[in-house]
Amino acid sequence: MSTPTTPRKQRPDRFAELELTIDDLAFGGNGVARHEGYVLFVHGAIPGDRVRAKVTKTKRDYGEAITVDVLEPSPDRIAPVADHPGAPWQILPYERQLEIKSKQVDDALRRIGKLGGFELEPIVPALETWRYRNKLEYSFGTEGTAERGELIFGFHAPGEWDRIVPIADCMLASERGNAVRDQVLAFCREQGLTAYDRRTRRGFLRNCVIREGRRTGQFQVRLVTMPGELDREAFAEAVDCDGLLWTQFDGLGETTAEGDTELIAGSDYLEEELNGMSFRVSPNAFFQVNTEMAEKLYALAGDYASLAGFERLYDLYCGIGTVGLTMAPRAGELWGLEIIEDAIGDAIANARLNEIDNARFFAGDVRTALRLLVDTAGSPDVVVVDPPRAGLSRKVVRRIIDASPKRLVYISCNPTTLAPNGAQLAEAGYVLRKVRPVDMFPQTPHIECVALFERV
Ligand SMILES: C[S@@+](CC[C@H](N)C(=O)[O-])C[C@H]1O[C@@H](n2cnc3c(N)ncnc32)[C@H](O)[C@@H]1O
Repeated sequence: MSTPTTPRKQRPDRFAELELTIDDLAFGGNGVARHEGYVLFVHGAIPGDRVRAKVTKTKRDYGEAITVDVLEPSPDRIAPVADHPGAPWQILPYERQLEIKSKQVDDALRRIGKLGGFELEPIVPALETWRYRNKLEYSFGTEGTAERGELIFGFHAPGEWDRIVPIADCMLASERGNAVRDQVLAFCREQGLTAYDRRTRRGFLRNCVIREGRRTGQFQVRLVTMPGELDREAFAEAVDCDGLLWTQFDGLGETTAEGDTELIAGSDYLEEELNGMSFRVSPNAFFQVNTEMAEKLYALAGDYASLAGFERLYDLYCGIGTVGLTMAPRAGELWGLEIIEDAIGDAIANARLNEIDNARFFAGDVRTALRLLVDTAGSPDVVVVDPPRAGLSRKVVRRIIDASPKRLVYISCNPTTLAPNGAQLAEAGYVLRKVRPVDMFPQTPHIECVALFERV
C-alpha cells in the first residue's frame, strides 16, 4: 500500500516571469500570491490584482517577486500620483490604506501575540498625505556608463541595490526640500563629481541627507562621500541651508550613520518645534520624520501614560528626549536612556531649552544599562518605550517586568515585533488595555501604533 504524499511545492526559477493572482497583503506591504503551492511576496501588487511578476529571490518556503505588468487591476487600484519608489501604496485609496493598517495591527496582536480583550481604537489619519516627510535620504547614481554617464540623484529602485531612479519632484518632501536637493545636484554636476559605484568601488558621491525643521523653516544638508576632496567654500555658496555637513565614509555598506562628519557652514544641529516646545536635533540623532503626526503620536502616548504629577517616568530609547520632555510637566521625575551620545547631549540641552528641571538623561544601551538605571533612579511608576523596528529583546522585556512599572506605554513602528513583546508581558501579568494606530507614513505600508499595558 502506498503512503499518501503531500504535493511538492514547485519553486520557480529566479528571474522567471509568472502570471500571478494576488489574494492577500503581507506585513510590510507586499501582495501575497501562490504559484503551484509556493508562496511569493510580490512588490507593487495588491489583493485582487492579476499581474505578471519577475521572481527576484527564492528561498525554501517562499520567494519574492516584483510586478512587471498589471494584467487585470484590482477594483481597489487607483492611478498613482507620482513615480516614486518610496510611495508604493499610492495605488490604494487613502481610506483603504488606513483600514489595512488598522487590521494589520489587530491581526499581529491577535495572531502573533495571541492577545485578546483589548480595545483597538480608531486609527489617527495623517494630516498631510503627501509632502509630509521632514527627512529624505537620496542616493547618487549614473545614467549611462560610469565613464560617460550623467550624474543623477534619487532613490533605489525597489529591490535593486545598484539602480537609482532619478527624482525631479519628490512628492514626500516639501517644495523647498526639493529645491535644496536640486541645488546639491547642480553643485555636484558643476564640479564634475562622480557617483560612487558599489560594484567597482570607484567614484565619490554616496548619499545626501536633507532634513527640514517644518516649524522653524531650517534646513540641514549632509553630503556623504568616499574620502576625497571637496570645494567646501563653493559647496557652502551653492546650497541654501542652515547647517551644511560633509561625512566621509569608505565602508562597504550603504549607510548614512557612519563615517567622519565635519561642519562646513552654519549650525551643527537643526532646530524644530513640537507641541509648543523647542528641540535641537544633531545630524545622527533620531527624529520622527513626520513632524505634524509626531505631535499627535506624543499626545496620544501622554494620554495613555495618564500621569497625575507624582510619577517616576522612564523614557527608554528616548532619542533627543521628545516623548519624555512633552510628558515631564505632568510627571514627578523623568529618566531617559538612549544609546547615541549626541542624542543624549541634545536631550539634556532640550530639557534646559524648555526649562524642564525634573529630567535626567543617560547614554547607554537599554539591554545593559536598564538595571543600573533602576538601581540609580529607583523603580519606575510608568515606562514609555519607543524601540527601533526590531522591538525589544526578551531580556529587555524581562528587565522591564523586573522593574515592575504600573503602566507601560509602548510606541511601536512594527506591530509584528510589538506582538511577541506583548505576549511576554502578558505571561508576566501585564494586560494589553488598548492600542491605537497612528498614520505617520501615508502612501507606504509602514505602521506606527501606541499600546497601553497595565500591571494587574
Ligand atoms: C524609534 S527611535 C525613538 C526616539 C524617540 N523616542 C523619538 O520619538 O524621537 C528609537 C531610538 O532608540 C535608540 N536605540 C536603538 N537601540 C538602542 C539600545 N539598544 N539602547 C538604547 N537606545 C537605543 C535609537 O538611537 C533611537 O534614538
